[in-house]
Formats: sequence, C-alpha cells, structure tokens
Amino acid sequence: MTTENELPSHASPVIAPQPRPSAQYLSGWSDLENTSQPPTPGIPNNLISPAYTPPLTPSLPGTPSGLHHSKHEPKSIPVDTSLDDPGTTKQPRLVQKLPKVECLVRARIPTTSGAEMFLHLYQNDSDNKEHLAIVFGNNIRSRSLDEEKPGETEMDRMIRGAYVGRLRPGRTSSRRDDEEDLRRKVLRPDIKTRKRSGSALKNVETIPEDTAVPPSQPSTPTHTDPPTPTHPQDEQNSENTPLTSSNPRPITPPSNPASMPPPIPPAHETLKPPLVRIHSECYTGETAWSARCDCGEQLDEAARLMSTSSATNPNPSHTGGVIVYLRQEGRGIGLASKLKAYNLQDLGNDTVEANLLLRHPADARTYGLATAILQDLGLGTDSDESKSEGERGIRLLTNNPDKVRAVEGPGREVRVVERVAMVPLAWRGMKGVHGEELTRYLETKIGRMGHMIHEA
Ligand SMILES: Nc1nc2c(ncn2[C@@H]2O[C@H](COP(=O)(O)OP(=O)(O)OP(=O)(O)O)[C@@H](O)[C@H]2O)c(=O)[nH]1
Repeated sequence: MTTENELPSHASPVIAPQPRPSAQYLSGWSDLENTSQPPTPGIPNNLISPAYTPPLTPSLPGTPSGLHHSKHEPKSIPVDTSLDDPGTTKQPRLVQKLPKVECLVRARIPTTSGAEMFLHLYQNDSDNKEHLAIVFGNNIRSRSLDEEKPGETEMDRMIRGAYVGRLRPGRTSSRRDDEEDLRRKVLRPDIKTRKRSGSALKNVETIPEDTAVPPSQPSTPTHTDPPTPTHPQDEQNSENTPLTSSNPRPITPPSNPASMPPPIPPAHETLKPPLVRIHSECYTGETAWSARCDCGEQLDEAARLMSTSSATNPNPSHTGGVIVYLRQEGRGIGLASKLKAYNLQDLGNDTVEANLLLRHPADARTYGLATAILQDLGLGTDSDESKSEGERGIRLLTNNPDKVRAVEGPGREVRVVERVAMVPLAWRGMKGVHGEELTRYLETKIGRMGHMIHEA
C-alpha cells in the first residue's frame, strides 16, 4: 500500500471526495447500506482502501443459490432515475449538450457463434475517434446512415451499408430487396409490402412490422429463424443476373416442415424494450486476455444475450439489441495511463487509488456519445409512436449506477426503464474469468465505486 509520503511527485494534491451512491442502488447490500460510514474520502486518505469483501465470493461456498447459472436472460430491475433525489444521490458527470453523431458505414458481420450482427461506425463532432454500435436484430436502423446523401448512387448507398435486406451479387437497388420480399411472401403469403412511415428510409418497400417479419435487414440465423430457402437455380442466377422485380427468381419453400419458421406470435405478447450495453474499450481485457478485469467476458456475454434473446422471445422482430462500443480506454484515461495504473496496482493500490495517483479522476468517462448514438438508432425515446408503451425505453446491461443516469443524457433524451445486472460468470458457477487481481478489481468496484453486481 502506498502511503502519502510515497506519492509520486505528479500525484494530484486535491481530489474531490466521492459521494456514496443512492440507497436505491445499494439495496440488498447490508455493508453498503450502513450510512454511518463516511463517504469515500479524497486523497490522501482514500489511499486506504476500505477492507471490504463482497458478500458473493466468486465460486466459493456461500454463493447464493439465486445466482447460480441460468442460461436465460438475467433478471431486469426496474429503474426510474427521475425519482432520484439530487440532494442525496451521487450525480454522474453529464455532458451539457449532446454531440452530433453520424453513422458513416455499416456492414453485416457473420460471427463465429453463428449469429449475425451489423457493425455501425460513427463519427462525431466532439472527438476524432471511431465509436461503434454493434446491432443485433432486424429492426434497429441508423437515421443518419439511411439519410439520402446528395448525388449518391444506389451503388454508393449499398457500399456504405444503407440498404435494406441482404446484399448479394447482382443486386442493383439499395431500397428494395426483391429476393428477400419474395422469400417472405412465400413463407407468409398474407404479407403485403408497404412503405414504412416515420423512417429516415425514404422510398423503401418493407414489410409491415405487425407481421413480425423483419422489415429491413437480413434475418439473424438463430434456431427460430431458418436459413433463407435456396433453390439450385437461385445459385446459378445469383452470379450474373441482376435481380429486378420483372426478373424474380423462383423461390420454393423448404420441403421439410421441420425447417419452416415457427408460428409467429402476436406482437403484443412479446414486446420488451431493447437490450443495450454501453461498453468502454478495454484492449487488455478484450484482446490481450487480461484477467485483471471482466471486460472481455462482459462484451461476450452482452453479445450472447442479444443474439440469443430469441430463445425467450420467439418473435424475430423484437429480438436483439445494441452494444455501443465507446473508445474510452481505461475508463477514459487511455491505454498508456491504464498500464501505469496496473503497475501502481501491483505496488499495492486499488484501481481507484491508481487513477488518482496518476492525476486522473477515478472515472474520466462521459456518455453523451452513447446517448446520441442511441438516439440515432431510434432507441430509448419516449416519443417514438411506432412503438407501443411496453417497447419504449431501453433495458441497460450494467452494474454501474452512474451509467444509468448518464446514458439518459442531459435532457433525458433516452429513457432507461430497466437495469440488467452483469454478474461475472464465475460467480454464477460457470467457467469464466477469475483470479486474485479480478477479485480485487470487483471488490473495488463494489466497495468504492458503488457498482451493484447482483441480480434482483
Ligand atoms: N483505469 C483503469 N481502467 C480500467 C481498469 N480495468 C479496466 N478498466 C477500464 O474500465 C472500463 C470498464 O469499466 P468498468 O469500471 O469495468 O465497468 P463499467 O463500464 O463502469 O460498468 P459495467 O457497465 O457494469 O461494466 C474499460 O474502459 C476498461 O479499459 C483499471 O485497472 N484501471
């Protein structure tokens, strides 16, 4: 443990104390509910980490049975930040004004798990980094991507990803995917195409949403969504013949009834707000196999939940979600400082202390870009009349109480209606990242940063 006298010469002399998170977020944690404890003090006193052991020691006897692994979606906890008392609740750092964001390009990414996602690359007017949105599911579209650009050709639109349906050799229109429409008509002859109202996509022919057939993007190949039926003739044609409505390719439904799609339930049975994860870049945890944190595991788990949510929600038009991937490496301090912080951690400091010793705040992140990207994707807004009340807002995958309010934006542009905890896999009796550094990291998040790493 570093003492005050041993502080590096560049250590910040004054850091504001961190207030405790609101009682609402601490329910269930008796140690943390003890309000007689002082708030986390500032430097240098806060170099002394509170002796705190999370009640749920990973993979050890005593782990509550409720946390044992379940393959289905974890429980959501309703939240309403408008009820937070600003006098007693720690207020997250909110941007004053949302940045402007624009989706420059989108592409389909088949993944090693078999699920498909659409990677959206954003530029913005507040930094020069390429932030990302990883979109799972069929109904989520970027307004800025779909907007018409002056002078662009259909090929330009397809190349930047502003197309409906699926790209294939010979396709000439970004706005109409005849083969996909035909496939759906064959599978659901009652479907009629129409233009979608209220969308940034103009002149696009899509399928009515209430038929529960994805209007604008290819189906995610899950067990509820069989692969596009093919015909030997299709494959021959697709090489050379541009597909037009006057030259439709014959499509036959699969002869095996087992490969037919399951019956589609009425939309009202399955409505739920989309799952959203705001993920901050972590090169070490996502790429360099670090077991100092669970960032890589959280990213994988978020993707798994979004790509397999059809297991609990058989209606393909309501599955999926978005991972907004923000380039805020090291809680916003950058990779170089994070690596220095690791060395300070090896010298006995926790993650908060290490940041402070490097003259950085414990958490230097903001979430305005995430709010703006969610808005661009049409998520979380109260005013979206194309959605029923049950679908509005978002379900946020996080343990971080600050994020819930921060992601909503300065003017509550986005509404978080539920929080879904991300409990480490090892705590749920599954194979997951673990180790003494990770235990310390999680202890610090719970004990000093107010994270709520438990399900309801
Ligand atoms: N400075 C610093 N950053 C770290 C460290 N370990 C992970 N990070 C960064 O922390 C960020 C992830 O934030 P976390 O605090 O783990 O979690 P969170 O995003 O606040 O909360 P969740 O939504 O519950 O995951 C990523 O940007 C990581 O690069 C560390 O030891 N020091």
